[in-house]
Amino acid sequence: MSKAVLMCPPEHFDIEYEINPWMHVDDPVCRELARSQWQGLYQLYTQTLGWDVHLIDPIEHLPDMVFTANGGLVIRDRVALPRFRQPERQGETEFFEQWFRRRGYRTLCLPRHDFEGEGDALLWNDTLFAGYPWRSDKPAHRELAEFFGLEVVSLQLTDARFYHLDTALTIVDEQTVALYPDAFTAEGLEAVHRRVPRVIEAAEADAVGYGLNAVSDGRHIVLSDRARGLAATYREMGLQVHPMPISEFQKSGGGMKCLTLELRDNGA
Ligand SMILES: NC(=[NH2+])NCCC[C@H](N)C(=O)O
Repeated sequence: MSKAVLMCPPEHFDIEYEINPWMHVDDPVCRELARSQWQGLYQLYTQTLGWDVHLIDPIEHLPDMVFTANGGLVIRDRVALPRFRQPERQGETEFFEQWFRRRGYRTLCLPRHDFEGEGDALLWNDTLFAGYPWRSDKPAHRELAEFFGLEVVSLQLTDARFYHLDTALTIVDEQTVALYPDAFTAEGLEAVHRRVPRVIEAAEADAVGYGLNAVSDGRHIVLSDRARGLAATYREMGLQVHPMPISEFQKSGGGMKCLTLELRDNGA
């Protein structure tokens, strides 16, 4: 299934501040390696998978703009813009807004509560799983439910290492979700199990290797090359697995899903 996604070249990507437990200003990224890892992903999407990749211009002094999954949540012709919790990222919103408007999106909303885009809101069929409280506020979920007219299931994240929902949960296909159970409350797990026929539970090593920060089109799944257990499970399911190196972005608390925003219907 072809996908349309938005990416941002890592020209200004760096660790300039610390806003999650993975980031350490004294553990800098190798710019060259980051560029080649990003390029590898871009090439895989465009050449191997035939996905339609749109690009937004990177902006100086916004090093985390490369993580486009936080740039909004796009469902059909509607866009919920991000209200970033940390001042360091708040400057990104206007550039994402500009990009969406230029692409012809007309129905945009900026939630009144903190909300960090698809990083904290993953669509599974007609259900939106939404994470809180590290970077998005639970009351934002009600705003999303109204704006998109969808059922929103709030999932509380309990482990600071998995501070965005997309670090702990993958939408694999229409029947399947993968997650790291220890990052959720019992109530949250129950809410997922009640709805999703097949729930894959990832081991800690795979979760810490950023294996759940993966992008799937239902036939192909792109994930961190450190997530061997999940890769084996997906192969057994008959999926085409594409393990990719992502070390430099993980130093910032991000993986391939964070670098990839779903546009779904390819423009308004
Ligand atoms: N969708 C994601 N999980 N994005 C990762 C964002 C990483 C970025 N350094 C931050 O802390 O904001």
